[in-house]
Amino acid sequence: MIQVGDTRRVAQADGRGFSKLGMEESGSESRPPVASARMENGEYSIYSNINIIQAISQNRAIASPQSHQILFVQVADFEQRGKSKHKKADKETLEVVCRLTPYNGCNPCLILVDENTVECCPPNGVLQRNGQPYANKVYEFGRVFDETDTQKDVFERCSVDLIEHLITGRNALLFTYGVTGSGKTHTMTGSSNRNQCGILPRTLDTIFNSIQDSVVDKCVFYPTGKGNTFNIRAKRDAREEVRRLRVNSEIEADDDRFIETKKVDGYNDDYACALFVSYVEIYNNYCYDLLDNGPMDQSPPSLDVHMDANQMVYVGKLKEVEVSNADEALQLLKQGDNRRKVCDTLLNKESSRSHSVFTIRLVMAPSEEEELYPVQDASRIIVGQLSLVDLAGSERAKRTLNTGDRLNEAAKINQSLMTLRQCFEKLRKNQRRVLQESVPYRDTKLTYLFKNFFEGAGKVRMIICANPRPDDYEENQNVLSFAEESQSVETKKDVGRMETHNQAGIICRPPVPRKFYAGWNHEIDRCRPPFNMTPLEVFPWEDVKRGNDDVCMLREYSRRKGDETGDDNILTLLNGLGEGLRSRLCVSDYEGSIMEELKVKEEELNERRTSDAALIKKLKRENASLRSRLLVYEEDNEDRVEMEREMRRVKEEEKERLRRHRGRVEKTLEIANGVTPSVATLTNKFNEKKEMMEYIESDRQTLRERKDKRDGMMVDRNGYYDPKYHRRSQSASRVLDHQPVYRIPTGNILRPKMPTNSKSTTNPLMIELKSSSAYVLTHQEVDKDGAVSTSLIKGECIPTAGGGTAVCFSDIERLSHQSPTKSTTRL
Ligand SMILES: Nc1ncnc2c1ncn2[C@@H]1O[C@H](COP(=O)(O)OP(=O)(O)OP(=O)(O)O)[C@@H](O)[C@H]1O
Repeated sequence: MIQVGDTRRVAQADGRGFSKLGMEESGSESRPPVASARMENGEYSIYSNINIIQAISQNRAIASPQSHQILFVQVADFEQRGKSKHKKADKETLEVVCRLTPYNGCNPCLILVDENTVECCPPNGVLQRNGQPYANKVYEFGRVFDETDTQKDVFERCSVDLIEHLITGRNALLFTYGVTGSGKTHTMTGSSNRNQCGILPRTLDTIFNSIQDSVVDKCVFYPTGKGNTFNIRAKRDAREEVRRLRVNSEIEADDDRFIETKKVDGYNDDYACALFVSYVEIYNNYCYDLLDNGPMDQSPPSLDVHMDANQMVYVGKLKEVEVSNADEALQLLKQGDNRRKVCDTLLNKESSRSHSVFTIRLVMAPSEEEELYPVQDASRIIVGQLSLVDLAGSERAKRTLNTGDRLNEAAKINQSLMTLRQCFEKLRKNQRRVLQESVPYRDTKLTYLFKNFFEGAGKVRMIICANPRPDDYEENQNVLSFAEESQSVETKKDVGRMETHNQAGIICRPPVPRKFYAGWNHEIDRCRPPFNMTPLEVFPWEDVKRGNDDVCMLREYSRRKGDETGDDNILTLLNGLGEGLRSRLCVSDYEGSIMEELKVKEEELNERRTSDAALIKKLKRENASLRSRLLVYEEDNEDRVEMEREMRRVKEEEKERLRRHRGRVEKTLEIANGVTPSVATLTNKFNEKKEMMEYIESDRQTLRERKDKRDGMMVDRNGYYDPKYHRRSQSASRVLDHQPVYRIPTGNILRPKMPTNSKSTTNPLMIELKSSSAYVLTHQEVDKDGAVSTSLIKGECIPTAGGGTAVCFSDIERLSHQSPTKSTTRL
């Protein structure tokens, strides 16, 4: 039978230049496998496995025949390597995704074109070594993320399918690559909150969500310490080991951390499993165990990298810690991170100075039927491995201005990254050529550790992190070119070694959860028929319903029937029927238990619904009362607003009153403080006023007399005047001064003096005549010498019987100009 290790050896051989593989069993399984190769002439020779690998690496034929397990390698297909469709189907290429760091500055040197393409644009003034400007370049990847993509998006795209690989017993490698400060650690680890939580913590949660019910107690599986192999302890040994090591699975979980709830399908729950983690740091090309418990201030011993008998690389003496939940694994991750070498550089406050490799190994073996425990057969153990690698960033000394240790670290980082690039380059060349060149994996510890994934089977994915700031342009361009070329590196497709339900063989149980089946099975086997069997002919078929007793009854019935007839076939047939019924009963009981659970849940829900309804009613009442109180408050508020408005108005009025009062006071004070006018001035003013009053009074007197006279005339002349229509106000003794539209300026010294209440107009209206007692018309004439004479034609306004007003001219005053040289003429 082909074992896992043998398959790897075959794959190794295949990777060195052979194509069609076959394996025969010819002896005990413990004997070393031996290979045979058919040469180009079609003959087969038999070689030991070691010899064949030597021969392959030296590209020559060898002869060292032996005879146990035989591996056929057809050399005739050698020339066809890389051309055959069948072979290509076995391969898959390295996948590259790119993530751009958020950048808010101007002139980003990387621009997202679409979700697969990024454009690299040279910043102004950056020239190539030959003085020519750089051209814009477009790069295509499996996916390009920018600042709008969250940590969750990156996790789902980059890690979920690798978890599927892991839980189905396959290998996968995920690593971040990029310039320093471009977000590699952020992408891989991040921090514990929801938005920042990176790939690694989310991956651990998702793995445990997916295998939760199949994880066995600690110390059941254990690493043998010989290469990459695991073994299984007997139950009692496992319990003793737990006691001896005082395994404590009670750990202090970080309550604030974000927990990923995603679950991946694909795990075969007929398998029992255990999860082991290890954490390695490669610093200055030395390997250190980050889970070492030694004192923090002392550097742990450096570890060697070896290759086991299956040609698989492993780190010697590395601690692999078994974890039962994600919290335990994360605590180890945190412990390791505290030991990891990180430094403050010009380009990153927390720059990783080493490459870190966090490896998760899921060890699985088919479980016993009754209990979740792996069957004691180490050959059926399957190991899936997922390595999550955070590479240190490449950096240019002229940008970081590092010196001393930092400069040395940077040189080692750059050197290991350069070796990685050279390995990729060689792998790509080998894919195209018949003549294979050796790949320099062994040049650095990092590439040596990666060897398994490129030479063996496993999915490899690289996340390129790049910061779009213009200063990173040249380094980014370098990284992106390398990444784009790497996409053609081929790795062997890992098809997995996990058996399906039927293949697992030992498990043939109804499709119910393992825990339920184990309990149910145990219970039913303990049942004994609680009755005496009735004669076969009166077997109570119609009473057979469902339940454990019926199964026993059927079994007993079939046994007796078999005994009676001596027909073993009937017994076998009926036993089969009994098993079928048993299986159906199990399903039915399982469904019954689910129904019971659902009923309980339904009752709980009903209770909750009733209490919720009461709560809703209460809340509605409270709501109504709150509404009415709100209305009252609103009304009160309106009144208050109105009152406030009124108060403001009163205040304004008071202010205005005060302002006027203050004005008066100020005026009074001004007068009080001012110079007192002399008695003579006051006397003059008084006389002036008195004269004016006398004049007005005499004027009024004349008018009154004239009016009386007129009234008399009007009374005499019947129908001429009717006082009923001619009521005039007491103040209507004014003079209407009718001026010409264009008055010739005369420059008069003497001016006609009009009473103060006269009204001047150029176009007298009826209403104005009616309200006036006297009328003065100003008329101007110019003689041939240019002298202006102004006539003031005076008249009285007399109301007519029809309601109009007549003007009765009574006097003319003339103001004339005369040249002194002209003889006097009488006017
Ligand atoms: N996508 C992102 N979103 C938010 N912040 C980011 C993102 N990428 C990087 N950062 C921030 O940029 C800074 C540098 O990132 P980080 O330390 O992950 O870089 P690095 O590539 O690991 O650097 P080095 O190679 O020097 O270790 C950190 O403060 C990190 O939080």
